[in-house]
Amino acid sequence: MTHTTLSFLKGHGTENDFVIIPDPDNAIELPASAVAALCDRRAGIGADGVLHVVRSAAHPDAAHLADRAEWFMDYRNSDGSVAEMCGNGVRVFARYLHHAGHVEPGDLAVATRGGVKQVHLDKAGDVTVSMGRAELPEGEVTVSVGEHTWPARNVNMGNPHAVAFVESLDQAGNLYSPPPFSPASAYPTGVNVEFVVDRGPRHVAMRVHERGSGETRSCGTGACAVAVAAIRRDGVDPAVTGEPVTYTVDLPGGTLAITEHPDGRIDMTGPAVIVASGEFEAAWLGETAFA
Ligand SMILES: N[C@@H](CCC[C@H](N)C(=O)O)C(=O)O
Repeated sequence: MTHTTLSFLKGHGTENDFVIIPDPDNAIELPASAVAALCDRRAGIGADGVLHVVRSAAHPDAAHLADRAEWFMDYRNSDGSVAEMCGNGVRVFARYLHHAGHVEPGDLAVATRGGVKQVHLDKAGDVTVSMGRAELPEGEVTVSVGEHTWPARNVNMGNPHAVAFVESLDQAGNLYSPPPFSPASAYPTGVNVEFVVDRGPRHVAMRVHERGSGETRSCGTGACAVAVAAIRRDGVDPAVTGEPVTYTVDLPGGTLAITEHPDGRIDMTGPAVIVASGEFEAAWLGETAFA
């Protein structure tokens, strides 16, 4: 009897953790059930999501980006759902590409379902991702926890966010289930919800309930959405002042620096770490593990 094994690595960015599946030729089928099994913290390896590492040319969702970015981050939430972008994931993905010898430190491009992201990778230090521009759809949005309902800012960072400024992060409660939002039409595919308090000038702290993953200890796109909402609230929009502005965003798993430039581009800087590598039986993922 032969045992086919698959390689994996484990990494995190400000404790938003990922199972990394290297698969340059896109030969591994990852149905939602397989992703959920990998991310299960008791019966699997355990993570907030999966970073499936595929050559852009080999994946139907990224082949059109292959001339701009060799590698595609096929990101999945821990429930197996597909998301457009994962900010912490891009930093960890870039760290993995260097760890595996695919890229040198410096500037590189990563293809995502939210477009090509430019990354600057220090050999051992932080990783900076050019996250693109935020969209701020018009319209009133609210989010609720228990008896509390707050107005929220609708911010799209490639994926959807609702940012609510609260008096205390404890008001978000246990976040075991997705906070209800209104109107339903604001987020037809669900939403990541951020709860934010002030820590000082241009310094905030947040908790997040992520669509498809539950409460996580960090969310990179969420931190960008929070910074954008805080910048508008504080009246320091770089498009108006002509000056870039940087906000420090504390999360349960660490700290990210978010800079918005006068042309609306947003940079996110933070750590990215590979912590382990190993192998598992392909059969464990089921008979559909190979495409
Ligand atoms: N943790 C990520 C966001 C992952 C995707 C999100 N759950 C969604 O469904 O949009 C980040 O660091 O940005």
